[in-house]
Amino acid sequence: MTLTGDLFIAGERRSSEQRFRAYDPAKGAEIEDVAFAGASEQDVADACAAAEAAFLPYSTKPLEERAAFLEAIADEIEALGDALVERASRESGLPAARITGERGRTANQLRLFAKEVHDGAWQKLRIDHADPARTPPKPDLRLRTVPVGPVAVFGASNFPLAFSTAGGDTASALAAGCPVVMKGHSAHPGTAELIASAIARAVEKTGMPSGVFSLVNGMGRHVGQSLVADPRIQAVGFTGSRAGGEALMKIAAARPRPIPVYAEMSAINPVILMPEALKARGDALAKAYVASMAMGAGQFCTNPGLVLGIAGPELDAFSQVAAETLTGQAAQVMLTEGIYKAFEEGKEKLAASPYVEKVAEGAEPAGPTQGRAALFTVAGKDFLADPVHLHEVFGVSSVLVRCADLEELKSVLSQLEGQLTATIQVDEGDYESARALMPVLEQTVGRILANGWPTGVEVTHAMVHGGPYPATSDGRTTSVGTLAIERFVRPVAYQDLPEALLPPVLREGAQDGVLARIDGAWTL
Ligand SMILES: NC(=O)C1=CN([C@@H]2O[C@H](COP(=O)(O)OP(=O)(O)OC[C@H]3O[C@@H](n4cnc5c(N)ncnc54)[C@H](O)[C@@H]3O)[C@@H](O)[C@H]2O)C=CC1
Ligand SMILES: O=C(O)CCC(=O)C(=O)O
Repeated sequence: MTLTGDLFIAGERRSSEQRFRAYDPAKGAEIEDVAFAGASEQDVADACAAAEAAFLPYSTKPLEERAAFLEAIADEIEALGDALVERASRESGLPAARITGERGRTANQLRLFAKEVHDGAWQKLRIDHADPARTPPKPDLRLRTVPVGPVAVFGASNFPLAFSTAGGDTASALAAGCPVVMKGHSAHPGTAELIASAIARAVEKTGMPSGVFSLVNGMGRHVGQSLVADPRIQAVGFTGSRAGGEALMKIAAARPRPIPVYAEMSAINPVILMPEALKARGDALAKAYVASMAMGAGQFCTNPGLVLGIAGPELDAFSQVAAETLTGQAAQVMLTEGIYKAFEEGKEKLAASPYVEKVAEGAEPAGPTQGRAALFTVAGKDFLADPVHLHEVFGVSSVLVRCADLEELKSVLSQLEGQLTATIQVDEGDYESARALMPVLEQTVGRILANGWPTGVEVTHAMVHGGPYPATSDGRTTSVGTLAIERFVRPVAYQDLPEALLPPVLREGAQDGVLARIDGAWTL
């Protein structure tokens, strides 16, 4: 498919005076083949108006049609074939194999949400029958969730497919019955155009209203700002920097009618090396740690940016093996020049801390935009002395914290900011002391893992990809997994409504096959 560089406003391709080019980070040069349209305020307003017009027609379609639409998007993405993989790889510097895996994850995610739509439990059906004989009489109450309205989604730079145009936020919003206006990430506009064309074909084939999806691109901040400020937008999904997420939260809160922003922002994802596990398999843990840290050039929000252990010969040996493994790591192409520069600055700030020592560095860069891996260390007692130790350094960089004892380790953990994940490397002999860490981990993170590595989020029903601030703006929810649909619905109670005015799913006896709570009892 030939790229045109156009925006997609409600299924129509639209050009614009403002143009920008995609960038090939591996070559350190712009991609010359096509110039991409930047959206004007009018384009953003038109996309939002179309989303509003599509809201009722889309959200009232039968659930099986909504599910078929999500499945059609997955099919159309797969039908894009190698052109999608080539373009996304070129625009992100990520290897084709990684992009191919991400494409599979994206399609499976859409299909999982299609099943979730069918399943219907997200409607949270509840019926409390009336009791006119009670004093005072008890009314008839029925509850279900309804979609919130048009959703603005910001594509992530680090996952051009799974967290972008048809990624988790889009899939969960569409599954909830909400039209989506997508702000594509300027790092991969060609990839966004290919995916938007696949969505447009799915819209046409399944007879959805055209305003159910629009794509607006743009280099500056004005596109995102106008989008979040638009009164027709009712919620925001975002994955990116803390500064970006916080800026959008401020805009959303300052609106005459504020709206929720679900921003996934920054994390350093602590890994705890319990003493028995460290003794038994320190070398293997050190190698696996560096592999997790280096995955995707360290550009995962789940990257293990912090590892904590008890100081002693076992931790020294771990540090040495990690240092040796990291020293051999080739520098990897990063996503954008901006992200590469932020990585260099982040490492410089860490190295400048008087408490921090650089343990090892990866191989020197051999081309443009290549990030050089780095491992640092700091004593537990000094960790909290400088806030720079707490900041996410997005790239292959991590800090090893040498704690005097488990008490100090627990104290460091309890003072961390909110995190997406915490990982515990644990053997049976550690269980008792590990149990004492659980309450602090539960208070701090969205996902606790044992004997694994945090990078690579499984898309399932029981996943939480979230966590207390600033990992996300709202720790009560998740951006990955089927629970993500709950961000885009809200409950409505119907009191004493005549049957003819009730939504069909709340009429008497109409809940067959859908999880419901009737007079307090769960039924299926
Ligand atoms: N923890 C995580 O999941 C991730 C963190 N990052 C961090 O973000 C840094 C920059 O990477 P980007 O992906 O470009 O993130 P970013 O936050 O700068 O941009 C993400 C999106 O938000 C928009 N945006 C940002 N600030 C805005 C503002 N003030 N007003 C309106 N729109 C705004 C951008 O136009 C873009 O579409 C990285 O160096 C890294 O530190 C990036 C990706 C994922
Ligand atoms: O670890 C993953 O699979 C993806 C998480 C991530 O990097 C993100 O949410 O931006």
